[in-house]
Amino acid sequence: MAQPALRIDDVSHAFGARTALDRVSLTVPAGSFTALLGLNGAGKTTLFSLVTRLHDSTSGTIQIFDFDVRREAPAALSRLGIVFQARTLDLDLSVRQSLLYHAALHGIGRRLAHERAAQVLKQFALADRIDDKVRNLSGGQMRRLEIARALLHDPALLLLDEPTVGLDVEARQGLIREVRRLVAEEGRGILWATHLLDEIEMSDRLVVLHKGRVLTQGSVQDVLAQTGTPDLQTAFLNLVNASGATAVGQEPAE
Ligand SMILES: Nc1ncnc2c1ncn2[C@@H]1O[C@H](COP(=O)(O)OP(=O)(O)OP(=O)(O)O)[C@@H](O)[C@H]1O
Repeated sequence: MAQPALRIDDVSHAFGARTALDRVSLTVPAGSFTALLGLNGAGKTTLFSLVTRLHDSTSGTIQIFDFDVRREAPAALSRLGIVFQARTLDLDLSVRQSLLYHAALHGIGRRLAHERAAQVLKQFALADRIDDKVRNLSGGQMRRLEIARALLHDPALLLLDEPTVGLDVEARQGLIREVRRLVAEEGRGILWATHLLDEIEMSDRLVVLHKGRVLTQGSVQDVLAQTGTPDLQTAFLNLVNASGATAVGQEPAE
């Protein structure tokens, strides 16, 4: 099998007595759109924090294109772009300043930074806003700017944590279309965390995370076949119900 963009093996994480992730293993094949489907509290954000090393993983391994995020952090993280659920833009900077500052953090030289900034702004239909303050952008434009910023260093793997939250229908559809284009036209691997079933297509790869555990993963077709269900909603509900009441993501009972 080709080298996966992201490979997580047997990773667990707890906040004090609260288990957030329980022996999670998953892969994001290079060049795939992989949906990480889970309800609130499933552990999606915790998983992203471990991949980016905001939290240190205490067990298991995480590899980006075969580079271990703990032992080979620079090589691993240089191949990773991320858009967090909460906005991380400085509202007082201009669009241009936001991108150039971020490019500098990645060690991209000034000339290349200007070139890349122009490219990604064009790609995300923000070229005419380059001199505007971030605070004057709409919610959808801010999200697009965050994705553009995450692509400045040309990562082959992009993680997005519930990126459409708070966007109207049109902005949401436009964003999904743009991200799918990153897969189809640029061959990037995407891990798209969501709790919205209608953001997932039949051709996607799917990982179902529930209360800190991976319940299943594979192509959407595989998951439907495996659960013997005609649609994703029924498949998801069956998987969640069958997972029983073994309560990870909750305080242990006395
Ligand atoms: N810093 C923290 N301290 C304590 N518990 C935490 C912390 N961060 C997350 N948790 C707990 O870990 C579990 C997983 O939370 P996480 O935010 O990763 O889920 P999520 O799938 O991203 O949910 P959401 O869609 O609501 O953002 C939850 O039980 C949550 O309460």
